[in-house]
Amino acid sequence: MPATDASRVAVGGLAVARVLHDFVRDEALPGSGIDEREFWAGFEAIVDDFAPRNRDLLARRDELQRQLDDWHTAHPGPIADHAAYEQLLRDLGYLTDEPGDFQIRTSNVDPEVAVQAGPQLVVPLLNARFAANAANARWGSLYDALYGTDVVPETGGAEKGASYNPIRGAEVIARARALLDAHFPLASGSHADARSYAVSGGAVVVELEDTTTGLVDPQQYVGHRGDPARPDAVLLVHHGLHVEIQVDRADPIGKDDPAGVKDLLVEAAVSTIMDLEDSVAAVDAYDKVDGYRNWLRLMQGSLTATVAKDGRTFTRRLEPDRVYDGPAGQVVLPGRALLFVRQVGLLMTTDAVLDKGGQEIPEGILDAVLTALGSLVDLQRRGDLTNSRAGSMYAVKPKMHGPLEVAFTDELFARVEDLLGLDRFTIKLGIMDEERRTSANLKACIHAARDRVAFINTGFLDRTGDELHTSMLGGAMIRKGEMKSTAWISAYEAQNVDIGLECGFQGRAQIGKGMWAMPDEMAAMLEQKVNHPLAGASCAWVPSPTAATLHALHYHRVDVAARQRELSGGRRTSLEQLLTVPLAASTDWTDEERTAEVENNLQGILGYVKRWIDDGIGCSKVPDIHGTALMEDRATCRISSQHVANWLHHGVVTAEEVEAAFERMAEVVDRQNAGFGYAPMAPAYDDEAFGAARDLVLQGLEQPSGYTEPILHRSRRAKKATRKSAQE
Ligand SMILES: CC(=O)SCCNC(=O)CCNC(=O)[C@H](O)C(C)(C)COP(=O)(O)OP(=O)(O)OC[C@H]1O[C@@H](n2cnc3c(N)ncnc32)[C@H](O)[C@@H]1OP(=O)(O)O
Ligand SMILES: O=CC(=O)O
Ligand SMILES: [Mg+2]
Repeated sequence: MPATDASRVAVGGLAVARVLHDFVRDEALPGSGIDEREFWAGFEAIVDDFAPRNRDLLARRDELQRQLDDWHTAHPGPIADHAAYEQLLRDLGYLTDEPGDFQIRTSNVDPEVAVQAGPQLVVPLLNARFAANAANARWGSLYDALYGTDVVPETGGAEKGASYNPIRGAEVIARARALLDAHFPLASGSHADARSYAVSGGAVVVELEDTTTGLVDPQQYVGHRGDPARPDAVLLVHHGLHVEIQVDRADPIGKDDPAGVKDLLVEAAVSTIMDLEDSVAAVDAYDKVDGYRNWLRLMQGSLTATVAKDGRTFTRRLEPDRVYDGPAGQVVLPGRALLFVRQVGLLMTTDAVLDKGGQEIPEGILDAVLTALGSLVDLQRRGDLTNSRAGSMYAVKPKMHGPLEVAFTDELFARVEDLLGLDRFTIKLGIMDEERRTSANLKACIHAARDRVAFINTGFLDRTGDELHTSMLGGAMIRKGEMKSTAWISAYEAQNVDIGLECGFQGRAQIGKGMWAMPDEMAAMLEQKVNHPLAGASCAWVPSPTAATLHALHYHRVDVAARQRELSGGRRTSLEQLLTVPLAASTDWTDEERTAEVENNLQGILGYVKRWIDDGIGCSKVPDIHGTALMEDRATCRISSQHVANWLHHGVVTAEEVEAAFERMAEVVDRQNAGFGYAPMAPAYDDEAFGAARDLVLQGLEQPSGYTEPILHRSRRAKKATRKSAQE
């Protein structure tokens, strides 16, 4: 095909970045049966039809925001007359009529989505090492998760230390045995006293000191590996999640265990979201292709990554399925999490493809087509491994505002299905309930995708950012840390479950809850995140495989199916509660409180943005002002930047105070990151990252919906261009 210039190829009316064009031709299309010319012609037709609609939807967002800004300017402070406010939202079309009762009709859904409640891991897809790890996180070592985290306190001789500490090890083993006793009780005695595990006549036989026993519920036995009299592994199931008792009397741990148990392998990340959105920094065709290639390889089963750690280097590969001998023959369980891919939202455009007018196309359209193209190998069963046994692709669409945007996505996916020869509704849709207009119209949003919706999920971080931006002009907002206890957030979390159940999600689709954003605070997570299954969620987000392993324990404690049945049959909250704006009742914070709030936000922004712009890292662990490491991504950055912008706009802090705090916090971030290759922001404060962080706050009011992408993309592109020209 003719080249337009060295870096682009003209395909019909499109100018496609060569790196993307070559990826499609050489890696994604071969074997698919799809002709290259037809692919690009179909792609161009989709762009022609959907790009103008995408632009119209964004214009509608802006129009609504302007109207809300006008209203808040005319009615400053808390909403005095809720009925009038609600009527305004209806008149503007912000609130639409709720559809009558209906049930979703999504079909060909894998059990991981339909019935198996468990953790959902999220991972930046551009990082192959993490992505392979995340796919493999379906199974996690409980011993490692307990030993390696703060779940077991480092007191009383149980410190981690430089080498294995048997006191800590004994505590880990005791906790693991207690878990077996709680969820897989023995007819008599305790797993703590087991001398051996065996299988006989299709049942587990546990030898205790002076007797043998079995499981109270023999149905919990699923299978074993090895000689039934001396198995290497005994597989049990509880609440639909498996636990493998691993036995090896030659292992350093197993040799000292009376029953030879070396570990409990727990089924952990039942599903994983491969993220192309808020946890990645993808600003050009090269970045986009890195993501699409990793997705393709995941679907092929061929993704590998070279891992160098602890003085050794090895190749990480995707785990095969797990095979056991069961009472009625072979049992095969998935070795990997069921994978979803999170595409980008409607906002950004990409220069990976220019349309016939020379304009960048909407990035979401490119993601929709290219990730589905990557999934073809799985859907056509050409891969070495299988992702969806039910023959579906799982796509998550973030940041949609209201039912028209959901309908747009549904239609876009249908066109992608036609392009790739897929049956209608092969592509399932996960709806992030993370913008206020979606929460306020959730039932209509679900209705707009009722044949393909596979999850609704409370993305409370973006949702908080949108709460701040939508009502920005209403007044000064409460402090960030107080958001968790507001009326709107409890209404939002409860109604998401209620509406999901009302629309028939149970047994068909996931009802999900948000991220645990303190990656190192595993003891706190173990204590608190049980609230998610208790609230009726069939999955909830975790930031790492270790967190998935520990969060899995919550689904053993809570029978989600039973909990959902209890919660079905009504809504517990009102629209008024959902629409209550979190304005501060009074702004008489002390100087210390104001400074702490602003410094905390700015430290997070700077710590995150610096790595984004300089290193292209889209998700980072950044300490807050108390030293707690927080997961920062674009959604948390949206909250922090919008919060400072709000306080600045309403005069809670002055521009001078913010500028001074920026400089102080830049020094803190520099100290935290000092080391090889790090370019400090202080004392010049003139680098690209510092400028981007300032703009996020100082231009926060003008950012569409308060999103961070436009500024982050602009600055990262500028950084890349500077580096490139320095190399030339
Ligand atoms: C609002 C939202 O949209 S939330 C969704 C977006 N957020 C995410 O996707 C969170 C993803 N998580 C992460 O990126 C990381 O866990 C962070 C940035 C939070 C912490 O990262 P780090 O500081 O590098 O983690 P840490 O040093 O503790 O652990 C690194 C190890 O854990 C693994 N790991 C950490 N997170 C993940 C993950 N999400 N998936 C798979 N593996 C992971 C790495 O592979 C690595 O192990 P390896 O050396 O064997 O490869
Ligand atoms: O995407 C998740 C969120 O909380 O935002
Ligand atoms: Mg989000």
